[in-house]
Amino acid sequence: MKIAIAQLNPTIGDLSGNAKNILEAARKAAKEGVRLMLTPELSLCGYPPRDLLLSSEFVESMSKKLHELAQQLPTQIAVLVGTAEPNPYATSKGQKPLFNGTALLEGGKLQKIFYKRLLPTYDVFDEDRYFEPGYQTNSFTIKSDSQFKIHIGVTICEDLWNEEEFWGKRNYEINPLEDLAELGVDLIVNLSASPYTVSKQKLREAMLGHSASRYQTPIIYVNQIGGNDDLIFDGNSVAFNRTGNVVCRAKAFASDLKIIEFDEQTKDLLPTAIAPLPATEEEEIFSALVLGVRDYARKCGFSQVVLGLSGGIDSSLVAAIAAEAIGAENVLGVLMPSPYSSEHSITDAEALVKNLGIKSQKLPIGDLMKSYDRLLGPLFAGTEFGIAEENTQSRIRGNLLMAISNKFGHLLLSTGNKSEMAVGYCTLYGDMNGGLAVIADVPKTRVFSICRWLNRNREIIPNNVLIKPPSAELKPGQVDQDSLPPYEILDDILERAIHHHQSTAQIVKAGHEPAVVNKVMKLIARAEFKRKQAPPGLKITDRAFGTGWRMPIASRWLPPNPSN
Ligand SMILES: Nc1ncnc2c1ncn2[C@@H]1O[C@H](COP(=O)(O)OP(=O)(O)OC[C@H]2O[C@@H]([n+]3cccc(C(=O)O)c3)[C@H](O)[C@@H]2O)[C@@H](O)[C@H]1O
Ligand SMILES: Nc1ncnc2c1ncn2[C@@H]1O[C@H](COP(=O)(O)OP(=O)(O)OP(=O)(O)O)[C@@H](O)[C@H]1O
Ligand SMILES: NC(=O)CC[C@H](N)C(=O)O
Repeated sequence: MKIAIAQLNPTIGDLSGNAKNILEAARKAAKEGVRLMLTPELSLCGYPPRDLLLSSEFVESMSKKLHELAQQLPTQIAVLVGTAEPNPYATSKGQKPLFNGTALLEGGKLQKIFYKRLLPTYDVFDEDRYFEPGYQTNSFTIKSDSQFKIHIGVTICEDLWNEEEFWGKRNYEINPLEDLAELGVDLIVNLSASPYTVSKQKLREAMLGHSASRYQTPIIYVNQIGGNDDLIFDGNSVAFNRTGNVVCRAKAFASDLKIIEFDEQTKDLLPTAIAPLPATEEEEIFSALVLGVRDYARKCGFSQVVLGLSGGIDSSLVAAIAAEAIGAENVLGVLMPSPYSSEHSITDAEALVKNLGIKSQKLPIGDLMKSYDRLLGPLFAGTEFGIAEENTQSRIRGNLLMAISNKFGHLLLSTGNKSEMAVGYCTLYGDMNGGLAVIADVPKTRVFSICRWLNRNREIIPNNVLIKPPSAELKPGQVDQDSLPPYEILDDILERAIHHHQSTAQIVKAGHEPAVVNKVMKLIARAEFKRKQAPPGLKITDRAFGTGWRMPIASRWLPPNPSN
């Protein structure tokens, strides 16, 4: 029996567009003799629909669209479609209003609906807010063309993430996999919407391969692809035979339709095309960010972007990502030298523009700075030149970029990296201006390694950009390391504090200077007000400053000073 993996890229809330994509994939698959097609979690509305789920109109429209789709599908194919379904006991039993469901559509009708049992409510996930957990083991039987019956277990994303033997602990009381194994299903399918983080596919494959072999049951895992706000879904849908080996993998970071054969004799999946995984983490992150920018722009209706080009490494990388995402001809880089700008800030930016083939404009800001000084002079009389004057440059640039965005409808990309966002080394309403923060979850040391990877065959990021010391150039001779520890040290402290939740004492024990650790911890805490006002940033790590980061702003808590 042929089974299709439809690795789709839904747009949140575009019920008609998403249904059309499911229908097109089903028609293609049916022509290839496919009997069952699988789509990602909540494929009809896109994942995550967030508070759209609180709108009864939205949920009703989804249900209407589901029935419409059932009638349009080719009759010879059964399709599993992800949809939210009202919970009839929401009022009488005080339960959550919806189920996170998977509908089996066949023969023009909704035949059966299955409910997600394990609801992730951590990091970026908030499923307890909307959904009641399903309480039944989910399975159905399908007949192949040769009248052979196959018993299929249905799981939805998190349902497969509670394998105690793999994790060494149980995250939830129940394990839908164990229940399906007890039922003796022939095949387990998993409809997923699993956001990308660096190297997550290796973890998924280790976990799913372990489960397939442990239960001696083949597993087909179908993931969503595409960027939805801050989240990037990498696809990488994958199938395992009953010994736990990968027998099919769909593309990373692109839509795909894969067909895999379930052998009725051996009751196992037969090997088919296995798309390769990206060769390095740098390639993987670059591809993820390209998809994130492309889809954010497309899904929000932008065809062109603008950004400030300083000749520094952050804006250079963002320009390279944007050129790959939406085409060099759609990227406008603006050079805005001030009297403090170095000669190389202009020549390096010009070299980048040439290497990428993007458009550029030069808008020197010296006169505007003088106007600000003249106007503010009497008010600031008797004060020292300081942060206010430095930041004025950044804000003039931010203003000019937003004027261009307003005039031409370009999306402004902001260029701050994760190290800067962590410690607040960025200016509100200045370089933080923008609609999308492309590398806000990429630490500075990783910015360097991605740029080196980009240059593996030819120079894309001008070599001088890679070797000069990072500088905000807001006052003469300024370099980042005047204010911050070296980036290797800063990033290691940040990784320990943010990703591994290490205490200051643990970070010091790992070999860092107590005074440096203390300073970084303070800076992280104090910069919360800035991060709250930052544009959405594309998530690539397991702890980004986005929807999964929920820190108070007006807080007095600071980790204990390790020097005391
Ligand atoms: N808790 C709070 N809640 C809400 N707002 C709060 C606040 N605390 C301060 N503020 C506000 O924030 C202001 C301070 O923040 P902000 O104005 O951003 O300025 P600030 O953080 O003082 O300065 C920006 C820093 O970023 C550095 N930098 C690095 C790289 C690039 C760039 C660049 O711009 O290109 C800048 C620059 O060298 C400087 O050290 C205060 O004056 C106050 O208005
Ligand atoms: N002279 C300039 N012309 C245009 N844009 C600028 C200029 N200086 C700063 N910017 C904008 O402000 C952002 C922040 O500057 P910052 O110096 O932190 O970053 P960078 O120059 O890209 O990288 P690095 O920090 O490694 O020098 C830049 O990425 C750029 O978008
Ligand atoms: N949508 C989900 O249930 C996702 C949760 C899952 N653990 C993941 O990140 O892949």
